[in-house]
This record gives sequence, structure tokens and C-alpha cells, in this order.
Amino acid sequence: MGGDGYLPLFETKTAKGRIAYQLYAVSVFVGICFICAYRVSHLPPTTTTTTSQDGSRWAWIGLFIAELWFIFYWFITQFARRNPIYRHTFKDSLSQRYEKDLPGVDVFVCTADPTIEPPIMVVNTVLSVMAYDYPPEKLSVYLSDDGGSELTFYALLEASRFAKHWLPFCKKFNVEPRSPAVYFSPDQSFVDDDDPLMAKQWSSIKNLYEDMRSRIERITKIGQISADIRKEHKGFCEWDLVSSRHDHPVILQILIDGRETKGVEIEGQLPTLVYLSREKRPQYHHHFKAGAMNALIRVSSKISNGWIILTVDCDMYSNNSESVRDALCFFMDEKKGNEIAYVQYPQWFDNLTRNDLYGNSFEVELATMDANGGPLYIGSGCFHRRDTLCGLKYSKECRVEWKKENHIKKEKQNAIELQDICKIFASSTFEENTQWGNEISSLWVIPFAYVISATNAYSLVEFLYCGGTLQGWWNDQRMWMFKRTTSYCFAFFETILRQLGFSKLGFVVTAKVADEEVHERYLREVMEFGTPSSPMFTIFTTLAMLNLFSFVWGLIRMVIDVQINVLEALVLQLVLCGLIVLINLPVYQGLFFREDNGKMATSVAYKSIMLALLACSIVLY
Ligand SMILES: O=c1ccn([C@@H]2O[C@H](COP(=O)(O)OP(=O)(O)O[C@H]3O[C@H](CO)[C@@H](O)[C@H](O)[C@H]3O)[C@@H](O)[C@H]2O)c(=O)[nH]1
Ligand SMILES: [Mn+2]
Repeated sequence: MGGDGYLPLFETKTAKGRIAYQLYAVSVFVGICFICAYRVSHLPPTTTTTTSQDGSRWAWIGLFIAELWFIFYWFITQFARRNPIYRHTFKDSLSQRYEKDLPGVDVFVCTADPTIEPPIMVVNTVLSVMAYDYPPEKLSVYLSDDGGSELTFYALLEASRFAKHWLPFCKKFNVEPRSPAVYFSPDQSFVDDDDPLMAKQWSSIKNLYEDMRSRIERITKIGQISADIRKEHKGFCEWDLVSSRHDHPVILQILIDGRETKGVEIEGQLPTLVYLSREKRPQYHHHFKAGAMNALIRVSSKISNGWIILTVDCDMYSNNSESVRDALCFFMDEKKGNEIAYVQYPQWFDNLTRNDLYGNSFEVELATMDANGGPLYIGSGCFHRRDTLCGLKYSKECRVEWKKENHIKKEKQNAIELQDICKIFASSTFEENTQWGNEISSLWVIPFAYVISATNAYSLVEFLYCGGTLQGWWNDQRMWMFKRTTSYCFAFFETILRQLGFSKLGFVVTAKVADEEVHERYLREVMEFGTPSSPMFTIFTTLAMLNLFSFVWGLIRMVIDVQINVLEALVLQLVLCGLIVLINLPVYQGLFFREDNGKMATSVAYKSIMLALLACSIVLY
């Protein structure tokens, strides 16, 4: 406690064992110094007599470079290891001081595709945040559906009904975690057998959940909503105007109006629950999750205008019903609150393998970044102050006046009127001529364009000046490309291997006799591929195929996804890719359109097509 009687809402503790870590770091540093001293003082001398000694000198330098790289990396990582800190909140103090004046909190859950993000998973996430230990009239949950799917809408409708049972159950028995799928999963048993009342309710709620789950899963599997179900909610009519997920008007449905549920049919109140699928039009770029967030910020500002915004990916349920209160301890701390724009929770993964195959844990890094100004914004599980998202600039004097700003929205309009009013905020044109548009993938394009055009123009002029033709220059470029990606590359490694003594110089004599046919093709300027004698053919053919696939894929995306801004972003890549395809025309001819003996061998054709397809599928999946 300070002299002014101020009791903080959170405290900061440095990690234990810091001295031990510092000692360890110093010892490694001393070791590094010795390594450097050894490498410099024992460098093998230059000599003109034997090549093998020269080789060892180069190997020595190579090793030293690798070690320097490690040292550099080690220094950098010290910033993410050296000084972790941990925060502890005082939720009781928060309650005592502010329970009646807690601010509004808006939760945004994002989903984008009912096939790869199953609606049952999405609604479990939604239910876990609806069930927060927080006054329901101050909590609003928004589901943004970029998939524009009525299957997801149907699942949310089911969840809104199930919430009437789930939320009171959670609160009455203080259950954790509040994602029903996890709570009822077979490998966890949360039921308290000593409490017969709970055991009874547990089974009845579990049955309700299982029923809901099987309905949602069945309908997701069928892939469409039957006429009977459509009659259950007028919201389904919105899909009459949907032509595809890339082309539809705003769909906005307030499924639960938190202002109205008081005392109706259930114990206690429910938070507001909103379904939003922002407008999508092929001509306008939607900016993926970021675009969805912007639409949500605007729409929610009219409906609930929560002072705090939590964003959650649809596959990340909340595993602690008190996280809102924890976050508020930071924002509402009277002294330090104004220094905090967002509170990022770490992400925990449920189904990690015993040895964490994919390295999903970054516990220490986040805590150290916190000590160095704050952790990165990871995306999911982050609480933001709305005003900082809307452009508020930090200043020391600027105290948090959340009480003043924290008027819980009491719009006069009813839910239906609000739905109509808010649609404009989720339209595809709302952000037109704003910074999104001006920023575009910028002036930095100039150096790239300059270097590409200047070097090519120079080589063309040089070529013509030496008596060449335009076509000759073009052919020359092709040969340069083949050489750079194959023979020069081989030569580079060959030289290194030879220096290290792993390879001996060889010489392949080129055939000097050419048959009539070959000669005739040569005169017609038709390239000779013939029998494959070197992996060189496979390499440049694979590259040619890879470019062809990418080019075709880019074109298809442009046609299907016709979005002017996407087009802008893709245009440069497409031009470059197209040029490479153009320069490779003789390769495609040799692969697919020639019958003579000089065409590309079938084995090379198969190999390179397979390799290119493999590369594409690795990138895509
Ligand atoms: O057009 C889109 C595309 C994606 N999403 C949603 O965005 C979220 C994140 O997408 P995902 O494909 O799951 O991204 P990941 O790479 O798995 O997630 C990382 O990147 C996300 C975006 O920055 C962060 O939110 C996460 O915390 C971080 O783990 C999901 O809920 C999607 O439904 C949309 O709403 N609209
Ligand atoms: Mn994800």
C-alpha cells in the first residue's frame, strides 16, 4: 500500500531463480569468448604449397562463421529469456470497489468456414464465453461468420436455447471449464458425486447437450436446413438473398437481446448474443479476419459499445470463467491502468503430444516480453480497450475515465430496429477510400520495379549493341535462367566439395556428331532436349511446371474470386510468373506438343510434373 492509501489491483513479481539464470548466461558468454579467441588464434596459415592446407583454412573459416551465427542468435534470444515477470491480480478488490460499476465487455468470436471449422466447435467456444462469471447485462457475444453459412447460424440458434440451461448450471455449481464439449468429454469427470442435486442436474444438462450436438452435427453433415427448421426463426430468410459466401448482403441477427431477458422463463439473465455475417462482394477486398474485426467493432459500438473487447478464434474456448475479471484488474488499476492498451492471454492447447511435437509452448517468451514493454498481440485471447482500437493515443496525463465512458448502452430502438440500423456498418463499401486501400502489398514497389527494369533494359541494350537481335536476347535470358538454376548451382556445390576433398574433377566429353535430324532442328531453332543425361533437365522442367501451375492457379483465383483489390495485390506476382511461363514456352512445347526425337523424355516429364505438384500441395496444405 502506498502512502496515499492506494491498493493496487495487480502486482508484478519477477521470476524465481533469476540469479542462477544470470550466472548461467555469464558462463555461456565466457565460453563464447574463449571459442572466438581459439578460432582467431589458431587459424591455419595460408600456404601456396598444398591445396589440402588451404582447404582446411577455408573449412576453419566456415566453421567460425557458423559459430558466429549461433552467437548472434544466442544474444538475440537472451532478450526473450533473461528476465521473465509474472502478474497476480486481486479480483476481490476489484469486486469490492467496482462490482456495481463494472464496464461493458464485448466478445468477438470469428469463424470463416463451416467445413473446416465445424459449427458445433464454434458454438462451444461461444457458450464458454457466454458463461463468463460476469454480469450478463454487461456482456455481449458476437459471432462473426465469414463463411456466411446458415449451418453456423442454425448452430448458434441452438446454442442460444441451450444457454438458458447451461449458464445457470455453470453459475450454480461453479463449473469449469465452461465449454460444454470439454466439460462433458469422456476423459474428464467433473461431476461431484457427493452432491446428489448436482449429479441429477449434471445428467439432465448432459443429455440436453448431447441432443443439441447430434442435431447440429446431423444438419452439418446434410449440409442444408430443412423447411421445418427454417420456420423456427425468421433469421433464415436472410439466406434467400445469398448467392455464395463471396457474394451476399449483411446478415445481422440479434438472437438474444440482453436488455430484455430479465426474468423471462429462466433463472437470471442472459448476455446479448449476435450473429453477424458482414457483406461480401467480389469487387471489394474483405481483408480476412482483420476486416471481420473492423466490422464487429463498428456494429458492436451501436449495439452494446462495451468498453473492453475480447477477441477469440472459434477453436479457442475460454478455459477460465474469471478471465474477464483478471483482465479488468489490469485495465482498472487506478495508477497503472492508463498504461495498458491490451491484455494478451497465452494460448493453451488441449491435445498436445507428450513431447509437444510442434513446439507449441511459449510460456517463458511471453513473460519476458511482458518485462520488456509487453507481449506481442497474438490474436486470439486478447482483451483490448475499445478506445485504443479506435485511435486513442497514449499520454501520461490521460487517466482512464472509464466510469464516464462506461454507460451501458441503452438504445431506445428494439432489436429489429437495431439490426437494420447496424447493417450499414458491416457493408463491403464502408471502408472504401480508407487506409486499407491506400496502403497497397506501397512506395516500396519502386526500388523493386527500378532494379528489375533497369537491369533488364541494360542487358538488352548491351546485347543489341553487340549485334544481337531481340529474339536472341530473349533466348539468351532463357539460357541464363537454365544455367543459373542448374549447372551453376551444381558447379557451386561441386567446388565446395572439391575444396573439402570429397569430390574429384571429372570431365564429360560432349558428342561432336549430330545426325541430320538434329541438325535440321537446329537450323529451325527448335530446342534439343532428347535423352536425359543429367538431372539438369528435371530441375528446369520442374521449375517451368511450377510456374505454370502457379500462373494458372493465380488466373483461376482472379476469375473465381474476382476481387479488384485482390487483383491489385496479385498483379505483380502474376506478371512475374507470366514472364517466366512465357520464357519457358519451348520447354512446354518439348513436354507436350512435340513428336520428334528431340522432345523432352517422358521420364523427365513425369518426374517434373510430380515434383511440381508435390511442391504445390505442400504450399497449399
Ligand atoms: O477471412 C477470414 C479468415 C479467418 N477468419 C478467422 O480468423 C481466425 C484465425 O484464423 P486461423 O486460420 O485459425 O489462423 P491461425 O494461423 O490458426 O491463428 C493464428 O493467427 C490468427 C490470426 O492472426 C490469430 O488470431 C491466432 O491467435 C493465431 O494462432 C479463425 O477464427 C478464422 O475463422 C475470419 O474470420 N475471416
Ligand atoms: Mn487457428
